[in-house]
Amino acid sequence: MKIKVCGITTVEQLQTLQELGVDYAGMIFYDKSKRFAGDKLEDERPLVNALDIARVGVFVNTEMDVVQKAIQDYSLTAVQLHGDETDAFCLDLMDKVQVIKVFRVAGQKDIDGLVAPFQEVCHYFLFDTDTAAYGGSGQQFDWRVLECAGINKPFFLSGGIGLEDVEKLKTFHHPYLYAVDVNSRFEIAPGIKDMNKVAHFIKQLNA
Ligand SMILES: O=C(O)c1ccccc1NCC(=O)[C@H](O)[C@H](O)COP(=O)(O)O
Repeated sequence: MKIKVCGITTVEQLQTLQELGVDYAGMIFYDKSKRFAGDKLEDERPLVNALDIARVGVFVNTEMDVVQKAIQDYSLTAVQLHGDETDAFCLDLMDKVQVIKVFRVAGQKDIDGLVAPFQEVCHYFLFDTDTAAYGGSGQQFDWRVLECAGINKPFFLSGGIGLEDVEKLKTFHHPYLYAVDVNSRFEIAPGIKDMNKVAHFIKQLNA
């Protein structure tokens, strides 16, 4: 299973994730997030772009030109669309970058209905817990709703996943589970991860 660590705001932490073998690093370009990376990494772009780790830009209802500029500026591997972006918006990006469309799960069972319009216009799905802040809540949803759905695209599992969830992750089997996405439960402070905890998570997950 691939691993994404989201909400990174320093070059040093990006470097450490790369050294730890993390597959994806998420940088949040949503200025209402306490993990907003735009102002912190702007001057560090040459260093960020020299790294090998796949970089995911996280956006919430951002204008297309702003998303496209960030793709260029930060050599993004993928964009993670966390808001109410349309299928047409996703489609416009598909030939430029990998598109991860987020679905915010709020106890509803109709996952099939949620994902249907995006089936052909993204590379991956990501399932996160629905909250007013859009993401980074530290809250988990009931993963069983995914087992009942007819998902047939690789997806990231997200929302409140912590070190204590390793065993649960190992027993959650879904043919399209592609990656696990972690964030606030690994933080020392907003936007700053406890890298020992991340390392421990990776080790436990691979044990
Ligand atoms: O983390 C944020 O502050 C955030 C704000 C707005 C949209 C998305 C955000 N994070 C995106 C992520 O991919 C998080 O990893 C995901 O929401 C899970 O976070 P957590 O529940 O803290 O593990």
